[in-house]
Amino acid sequence: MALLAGRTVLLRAGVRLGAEAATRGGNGARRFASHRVLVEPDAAAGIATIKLKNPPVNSLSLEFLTELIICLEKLENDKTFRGIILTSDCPGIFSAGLDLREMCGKNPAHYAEYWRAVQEIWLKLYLSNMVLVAAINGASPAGGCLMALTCDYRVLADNPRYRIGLNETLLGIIAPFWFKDNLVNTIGHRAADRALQLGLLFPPTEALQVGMVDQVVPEDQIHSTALSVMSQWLAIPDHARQLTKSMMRKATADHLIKQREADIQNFVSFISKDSIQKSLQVYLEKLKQKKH
Ligand SMILES: CCCCCCC/C=C/C(=O)SCCNC(=O)CCNC(=O)[C@H](O)C(C)(C)COP(=O)(O)OP(=O)(O)OC[C@H]1O[C@@H](n2cnc3c(N)ncnc32)[C@H](O)[C@@H]1OP(=O)(O)O
Repeated sequence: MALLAGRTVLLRAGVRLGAEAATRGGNGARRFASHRVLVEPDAAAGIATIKLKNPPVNSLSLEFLTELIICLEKLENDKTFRGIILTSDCPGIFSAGLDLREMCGKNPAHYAEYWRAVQEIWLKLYLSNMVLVAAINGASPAGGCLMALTCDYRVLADNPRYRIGLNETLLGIIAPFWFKDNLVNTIGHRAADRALQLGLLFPPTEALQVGMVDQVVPEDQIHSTALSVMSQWLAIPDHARQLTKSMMRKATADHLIKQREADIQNFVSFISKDSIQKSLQVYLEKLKQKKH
């Protein structure tokens, strides 16, 4: 995948991205943004804040994922940055997870391309050399929760509507083994077993209790808390922290890397089943009707 600053680029995945905007931030650092991924750099501190902006609910469409992957690649390759704060620009929603429209009524080639992008974002985030702090400022079901779980530290805003968890079973689908592995590594086997089977979405107090998040803070303190956590983590020498992170995560990532193609085939055949398509359509319809 290539990124040509200031131009429209055609990606291998066949997704056309709009021109990248580049301006100067308040501290003189270069601020860059794609359509849906806003990056606020603080070069002096070595921190970039990524704000997800795919309204209304930051659902992870193929285009959005592709923009995010490119953004992470850029930051990973830029020695200026040692840490990322991942947060949302959509009020009340961190991310609604995978975009259900990408998994409904499409063809197998599309499902395969989509799933490869989902795998890619997970691997990029999970194996990032940088310190990743999730500032979870909204609801965070399924794929939204997964993104947060890849981070080194999670701060959740204290609002009972901001529930977080892997709720796949409620949709009649199954969290893949690498979602499960990431959850087990975070909250332990017994809690993950229960949370996954029941599709639990935890409100802040319970999310903290079970270990899904590390800290719950008043909403107006979420960014300052993320910054202060980041400065603690950045105080550790990079090489020691990075090698330790890799030691802790490599086996889990390798589990997927070794069977990426099989995992894609498994997803495509599962999602293409009539019964699964029906469940997803019914779920989407319910979401739409909720308002009326
Ligand atoms: C072997 C492999 C098996 C397959 C594994 C697949 C793993 C899947 C992982 C996933 O991430 S699946 C997605 C799961 N996500 C959810 O269940 C969340 C669903 N959404 C919500 O609960 C709510 O929308 C919300 C996030 C709590 C926000 O609520 P709010 O009241 O603020 O907004 P809504 O009115 O509900 O939604 C606005 C608008 O957005 C549409 N929408 C919501 N979520 C999604 C989504 N995930 N994908 C696509 N579209 C979504 C919703 O339908 C509304 O649309 P309109 O009615 O405005 O057209």
